[in-house]
Amino acid sequence: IKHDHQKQRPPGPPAWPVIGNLHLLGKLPHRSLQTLSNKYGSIMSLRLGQVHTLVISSGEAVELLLKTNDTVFASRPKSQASDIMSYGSKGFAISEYGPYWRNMRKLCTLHLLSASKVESFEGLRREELGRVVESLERAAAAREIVDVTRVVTNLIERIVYRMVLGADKDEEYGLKEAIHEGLRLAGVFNLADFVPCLARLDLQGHKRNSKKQSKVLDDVLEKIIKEHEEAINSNTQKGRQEDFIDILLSLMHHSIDGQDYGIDRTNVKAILQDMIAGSFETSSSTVLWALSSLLRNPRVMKTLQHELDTVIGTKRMVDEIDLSKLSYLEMMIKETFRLYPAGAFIPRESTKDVMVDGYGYYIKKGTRVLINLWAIGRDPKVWSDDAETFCPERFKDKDMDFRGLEYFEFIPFGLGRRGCPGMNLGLITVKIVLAQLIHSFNWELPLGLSPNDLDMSECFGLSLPRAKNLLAVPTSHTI
Ligand code: HEM
Repeated sequence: IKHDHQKQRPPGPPAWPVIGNLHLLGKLPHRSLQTLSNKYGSIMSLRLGQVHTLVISSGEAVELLLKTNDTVFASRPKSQASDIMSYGSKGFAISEYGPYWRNMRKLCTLHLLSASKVESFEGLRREELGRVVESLERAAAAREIVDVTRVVTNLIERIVYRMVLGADKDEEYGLKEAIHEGLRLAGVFNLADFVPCLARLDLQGHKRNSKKQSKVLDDVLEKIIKEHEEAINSNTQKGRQEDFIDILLSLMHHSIDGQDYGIDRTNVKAILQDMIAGSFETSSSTVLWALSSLLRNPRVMKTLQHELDTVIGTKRMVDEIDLSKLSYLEMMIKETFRLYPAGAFIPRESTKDVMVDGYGYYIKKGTRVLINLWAIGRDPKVWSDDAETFCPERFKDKDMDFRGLEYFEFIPFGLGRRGCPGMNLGLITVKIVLAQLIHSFNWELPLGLSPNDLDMSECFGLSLPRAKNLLAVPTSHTI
């Protein structure tokens, strides 16, 4: 039994009645919380509305808290929007830690996201990328200004939709809009998540919107699943590549390798949503931040293009098998993740009371934990005074992998048992798209804009995308 004086909560700013510290978050909470952490420390307590929250802002603090307490911090906070839109947390990305989550996650890692499955979609990625290169060739010939944000977002969207749902149904069913709106609602600030007694009043109308959106999304997914079922029943699906729906439907009806996951149609739809939500914005915003950083740093662009020319030559497309030989590309992508994480925070929740060794801090069960990836990547104690400078070479002599196994200051895919299950898929997609776009084209900013003028501001949501679309002018480089 611990005495109260030993149960010390980590330091943090004084909280107001009802709203607690909510007023301190501002429009870009990762930045506001970074500033506050400089004052209160890299393990900081906040009260967001009525929710006790811990903000973690250094690799050292991540190690201290999560290395030995992985299971204690392995849950996720619920949110009204994602609860409504994912059929009461029927997927696994936001479900609470426990047997249900474990079962769903195992299903996905084994049957959807395994190395061999990821590899099996290589042709699809190549085909979609080839199409984009062709249309950019036309733009290059005409010296057009290209809306790179639109091009990259569409490309990743098509890759993801074809892999997850099969044929590209976005136009026909309004899938794109439904997903975009769903992701927006899942990332929006909702007072009801922090002041639960106000939830019933739905002051911001988010509950109503989420319910409406959940119905729209469900209708679209139902239509696409029914088409798959009809094709399976009439045996007309033969000859086309199995997508995630086919795999999930087969798991719904059979046990495979003695494992029966016990999933129903609702699980299938929730998993599909998780796969789309997990892969789409994360990959496209990473590619766009990388391209923006290259345009801002012509030296880095040149070095990367030189590596591509040396390894690939100038006469063919990049193959996925080439990727392991592109070490500068890898460092450049690491540097992109350091400065522009796919989401500003990793959200977790504690599953029991715990004492933090070394500090004597006491953290209660149900505490929300926000790991501020954005602040961790810019910590001058780790990344030195030039932490804000984009310099891939800083990874040269560090054997930091992407998984944060040893280095807790670089964890772009999170860590431990709750870490990202789509890492391989995400990395391959980001790498092949970037490698091909830089190998095929020279990129310049539109006339009159110098590298230092390029706007690098971000906006906050479920992910952390560029605030403004990236515009650039391609000219042919190879082939
Ligand atoms: C550039 C690409 C990506 C990045 C940077 C990224 C990053 C992350 C991060 C930081 C987390 C939280 C991990 C934690 O709590 O420790 C996460 C979780 C997750 N990611 Fe990714 N991700 C990417 C791509 C993908 C892809 C392609 C998929 C699936 C198709 C995916 C599916 C998921 C899922 C389902 C979770 C929740 C896992 C759980 O709660 O058990 N991600 N991702």
